[in-house]
Amino acid sequence: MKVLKFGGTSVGSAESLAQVVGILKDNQEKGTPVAVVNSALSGITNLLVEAGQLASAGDEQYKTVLSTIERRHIQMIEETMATATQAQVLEKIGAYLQQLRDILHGVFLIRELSKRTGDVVLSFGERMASYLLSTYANQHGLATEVLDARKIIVTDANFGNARVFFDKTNKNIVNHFASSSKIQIITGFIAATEEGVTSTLGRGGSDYTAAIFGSALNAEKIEIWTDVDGVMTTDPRQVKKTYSLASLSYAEAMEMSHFGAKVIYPPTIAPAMIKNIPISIRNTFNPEFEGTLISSQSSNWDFDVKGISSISEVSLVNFQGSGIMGVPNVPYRLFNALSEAEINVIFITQASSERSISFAISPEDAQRTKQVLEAEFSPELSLHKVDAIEIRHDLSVVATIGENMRHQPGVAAKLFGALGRNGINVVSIAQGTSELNISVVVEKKDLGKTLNCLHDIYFLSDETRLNIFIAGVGLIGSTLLAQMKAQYENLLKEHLKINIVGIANSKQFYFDSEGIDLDNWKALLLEKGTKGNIDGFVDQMVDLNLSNAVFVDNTSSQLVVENYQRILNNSISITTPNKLASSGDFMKLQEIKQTAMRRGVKFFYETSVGAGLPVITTLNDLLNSGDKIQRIEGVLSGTLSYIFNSFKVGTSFSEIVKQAQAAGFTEPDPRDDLNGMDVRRKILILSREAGYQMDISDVAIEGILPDSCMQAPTVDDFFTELGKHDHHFENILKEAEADGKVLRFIACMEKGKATVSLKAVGPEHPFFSLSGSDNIISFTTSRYLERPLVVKGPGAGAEVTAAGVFAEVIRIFNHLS
Ligand SMILES: NC(=O)C1=CN([C@@H]2O[C@H](COP(=O)(O)OP(=O)(O)OC[C@H]3O[C@@H](n4cnc5c(N)ncnc54)[C@H](OP(=O)(O)O)[C@@H]3O)[C@@H](O)[C@H]2O)C=CC1
Ligand SMILES: N[C@@H](CC=O)C(=O)O
Ligand code: NA
Repeated sequence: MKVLKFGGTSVGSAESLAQVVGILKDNQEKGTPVAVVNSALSGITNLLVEAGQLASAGDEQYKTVLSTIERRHIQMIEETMATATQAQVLEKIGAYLQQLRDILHGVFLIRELSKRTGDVVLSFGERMASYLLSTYANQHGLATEVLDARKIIVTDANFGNARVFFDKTNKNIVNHFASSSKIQIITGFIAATEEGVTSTLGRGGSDYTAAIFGSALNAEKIEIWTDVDGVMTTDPRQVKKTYSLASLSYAEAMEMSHFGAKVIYPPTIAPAMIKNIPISIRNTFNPEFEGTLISSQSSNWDFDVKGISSISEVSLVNFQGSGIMGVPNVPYRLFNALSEAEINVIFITQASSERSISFAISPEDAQRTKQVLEAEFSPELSLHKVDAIEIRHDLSVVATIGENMRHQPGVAAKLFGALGRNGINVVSIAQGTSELNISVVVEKKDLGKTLNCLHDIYFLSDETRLNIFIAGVGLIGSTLLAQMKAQYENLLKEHLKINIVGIANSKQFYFDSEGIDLDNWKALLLEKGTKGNIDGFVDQMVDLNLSNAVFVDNTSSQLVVENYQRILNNSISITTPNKLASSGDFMKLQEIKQTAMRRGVKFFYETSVGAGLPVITTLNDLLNSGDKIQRIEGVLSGTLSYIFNSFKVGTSFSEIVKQAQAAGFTEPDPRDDLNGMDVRRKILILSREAGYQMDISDVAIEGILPDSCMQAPTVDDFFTELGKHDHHFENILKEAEADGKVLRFIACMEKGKATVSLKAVGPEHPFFSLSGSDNIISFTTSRYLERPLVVKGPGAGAEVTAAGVFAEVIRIFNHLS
């Protein structure tokens, strides 16, 4: 014998009724006897509650709600019943509705709805649905009859959430089934007191009805047929990629369902567990799928954690005071008072100092909880032995659940590490010694982020999202987007989903938290973007509050830099080729770095020197391993390198500068390269990395650009002006060539003294043979003394720079996961 329970959506349409009959016939063919428990049609119980409330408030609108209930049932009859039988079925349902109408009219007149009457009102949902299901099944070749559970399940008079008297109930079940040969279609959720007064088993109670029958009948299995593929690893409304769990132990299922996994009503598990009857959660609309099996076996499962469950809205009560420390009866009085007031406690924690006890409750119980505790502890409150009762609202509980967590070091560390790196504040923590459940209370605004980042770290089998925000979609930014698009599928194979959530230029921005279409980002930004500056972009990024977030600054703007503190403070890492922060005000830079460290996120800027070349990481590796920097020397400008590698007597200097710009080597304003500013910034960045507290004014420079060029109002004017000085540059070149030398724009830092100048170097110099936009950086250190450590290669250009930024984005991801 199997007991099958069908939820509201399973009996709610013509299509679903056909599925249900299919499932019943399938069992019949296999020779498995079944009993069926069903819920009211989907949505009907809520409508009945609403109608009752309206009627008791004296609001005639209850009649409209009643009409909706009527229409739903009539429509079902018209869609599902054989035409010849429709009149008869309508008559029967009409009789139920007339009774219901009479009761609600009474409620309306006396303006009172007791829990007892409420249960009678609710009972119509299951009663009508059972009748329809049984009639439909009989019309399709099955032999069924309705069993009104009020004749069988005996409860106390705690209406709304009645307690079952199992001795009597079990006897009734066994006796009834001994004499019935047809398939029983049992009304879920409803029962009756010993006096025969209608009661209900609590919302979701149809599952419980199935367990009560299954247990009494020693069923081989209880199947809960619903509209999802079983219990999921977490709430699919909050996390995009969840998985259905093939199996759960009873203990895991109880924990999951207590903490909000809606697929099974928590009291259902106990009667099944006592008799060791497996419960299977199945999808009526996907009957081939095995769903989730709940049994005494904790199955093979590759992960430490089975599921992450949550309660989205709780309030946290803090009960504390000097007078409770070590007083043994305080917890008893506290929880006894709550229990007498029927206030359910979701979560409890007490620090070992015993000075305070915190517990979570439903927000609707908050006011009453305060009153109950103030009454119970009124003497202690007036003597200040207990502090005023504090209640915090807008909180959620997230529970990480799984039998494999037991005796497994590192599970909790992963959890708190991930929350910390993502800037999620943990308000309270609880873990039972069963080690089956670690629960944390977080702010409600962080619930989605918490579920997403925990799901990412515990279930790596699919994909982790890296949520990326890009300011600056010029040369570097657009190249980065193209590279990310090209690499998207390969990274997905490595379980990393590149999710570009926001893009911005100086005038507007565009967001899509599901990932901006990388084939179409330009049009989306220009045509659908919101007008606004970087502050607005950062506001929206912070508001989205996504986990695994990285901000990429591909601008050369100080306005963007001004936002770094705020971005890092919101636990979003930064990578940037923009030199303004790392070469700007020294104290501000220290503050930025400290914020990143405090928040456990990254502030990376490797591409600000030598573009994609590993310059800053190399320098840090030397320093971290105890080497001492004696001297740093380099050609640090790709633009100037290209210019002096291409400039030959007879060619025009200004033309070569234009070529460098067209090749994407120059700064947005090429004068930043030619006046040496870019190189000064770079040698300053390296000097600071080497431990010197220096500012840009500490980098001496011999400029090469005539003043008139610097004063030109626009970049175009600058080029015109530069053209007038072509002969000046040709003369410098001729002088160098006469000595067999080449021109190199060299930066040098030794013992905290930095200089930048144009030098003529001969073939003996290590910087003599460079080509294209090559940078070369030589580190002379205590360990690399005779022959310096040299990093060399293209140090500017869209592809290499964007690739360097991309690599840092991935490095940040590795740190986050
Ligand atoms: N080119 C190279 O080889 C290298 C470049 N870099 C650095 O990379 C950065 C980007 O250079 P590149 O791509 O060539 O520059 P571009 O001028 O091509 O692009 C700059 C982008 O930044 C946007 N922008 C400017 N100000 C703001 C602002 N306040 N808020 C939001 N967006 C803004 C611009 O928008 P809009 O179009 O609206 O002005 C544009 O999209 C610079 O810091 C540069 O120093 C570093 C290493 C090598
Ligand atoms: N304009 C810069 C680009 C890299 O920082 C250069 O030419 O090196
Ligand atoms: Na670099």
